[in-house]
Amino acid sequence: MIIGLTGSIASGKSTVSNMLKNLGYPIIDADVVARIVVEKGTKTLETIKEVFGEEIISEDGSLNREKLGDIIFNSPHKRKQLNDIIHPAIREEMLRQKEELLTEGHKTIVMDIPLLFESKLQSYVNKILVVTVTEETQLARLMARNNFTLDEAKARIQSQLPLSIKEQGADAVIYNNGTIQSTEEQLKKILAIWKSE
Ligand SMILES: CC(C)(COP(=O)(O)OP(=O)(O)OC[C@H]1O[C@@H](n2cnc3c(N)ncnc32)[C@H](O)[C@@H]1O)[C@@H](O)C(=O)NCCC(=O)NCCS
Ligand SMILES: Nc1ncnc2c1ncn2[C@@H]1O[C@H](COP(=O)(O)OP(=O)(O)OP(=O)(O)O)[C@@H](O)[C@H]1O
Repeated sequence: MIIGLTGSIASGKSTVSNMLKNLGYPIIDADVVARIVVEKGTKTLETIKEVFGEEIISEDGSLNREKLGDIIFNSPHKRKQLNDIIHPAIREEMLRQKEELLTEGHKTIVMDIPLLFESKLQSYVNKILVVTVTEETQLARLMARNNFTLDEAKARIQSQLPLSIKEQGADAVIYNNGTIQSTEEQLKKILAIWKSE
């Protein structure tokens, strides 16, 4: 079974992903893969530099993530330009990791993909698990975690589909407004049901 774990920025995907990891499931994390494919010396980083200019490269030659983030979360056009460059590379590496884990004999694999719905990757997974929170909680947690202003946080939230839409496309939803313990209990119930099917 391939579980697609998704939600929106700061809704709690990494929190749930860590719980799944502790339960022994192998995780493929799109955000981690997104960093691997733009490491120094990659073709993808070279293309990003050509399109966005030298200013998004740090002195040590690596990607200046903060600068690129400021650009793409404030311009749908620039965001699409970046997505068109980087998403094929992310997809390829995620599929490679999935095949590797299957070859190693893993029966259940978790793919943590923030943009599962936006990138229409539903068919890559068997079960979709959406981690959701209210808009107020999402905004408050994002501002606290990243030290963002209200505008910075809103720009990031608005660059993704609303959580209400994602909930409708889920096989199961975890409501992460409460305690970590409540989230873990919901997760374990969902896994028990899926395993018994
Ligand atoms: C713009 C970048 C350099 C900013 O880096 P930064 O370290 O600040 O953020 P990080 O990579 O940790 O992403 C944080 C969250 O932002 C959201 N996010 C990232 N990229 C996008 C995007 N293109 N569109 C909408 N939301 C996005 C996701 O919820 C993600 O979990 C980086 O996010 C990036 O390379 N984005 C493009 C790749 C991508 O789409 N990643 C999302 C997973 S596929
Ligand atoms: N149930 C909870 N109670 C209190 N704080 C929480 C809870 N769940 C998550 N958080 C906090 O909220 C923030 C966002 O959670 P997390 O990093 O798991 O979200 P995410 O969906 O993985 O975000 P991103 O898309 O940016 O990677 C973190 O600072 C985390 O510690």
